[in-house]
Amino acid sequence: MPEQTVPTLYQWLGGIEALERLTVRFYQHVKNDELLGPVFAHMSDEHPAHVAAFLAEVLGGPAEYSARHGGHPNMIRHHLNRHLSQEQRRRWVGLLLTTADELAMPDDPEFRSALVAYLEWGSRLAVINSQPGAQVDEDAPMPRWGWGEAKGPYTG
Ligand code: HEM
Repeated sequence: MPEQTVPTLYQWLGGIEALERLTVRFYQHVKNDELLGPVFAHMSDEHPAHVAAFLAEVLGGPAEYSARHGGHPNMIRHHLNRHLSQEQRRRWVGLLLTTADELAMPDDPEFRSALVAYLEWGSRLAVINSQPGAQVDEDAPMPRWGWGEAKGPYTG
């Protein structure tokens, strides 16, 4: 029987080109959104590419964000003191998923449930790290997300 290998989420969604298409379109929507537009008013032109590189690494692709953009601590640093609200977080996740539909990304239940799980997890961490007093753990490892489930209760 031939050996079967399970693709990573990164491979399944179409690799870095697909992620960059997603983030470029997503941040166009973000800019025009009344709730999120002001939050991202000063983002750099590279922001979509940086977020695509981050997502790529988390979802099983190459470790470019760690190699070239400061890894997980740097991503956390970008959220410090932003005072993000749950309402903004929900809009962010919703717009990203709407953009995934718009671009006809894979919509099989397995892929989408894994993607939603990661976005819920990552966006909630972004909100937590945007509150007063949050600090960067310089040793925080890059998260890795696969097809499976979250691994136990929140420990900070
Ligand atoms: C899974 C969830 C998330 C991921 C993976 C993520 C990732 C990132 C990354 C990689 C950066 C740095 C970009 C750069 O280097 O230019 C960044 C910046 C930022 N993120 Fe997030 N983020 C997430 C959720 C959110 C949410 C929910 C919000 C707000 C509702 C948010 C607001 C911001 C802001 C305001 C910045 C800084 C923009 C600027 O440079 O002006 N993020 N994020």
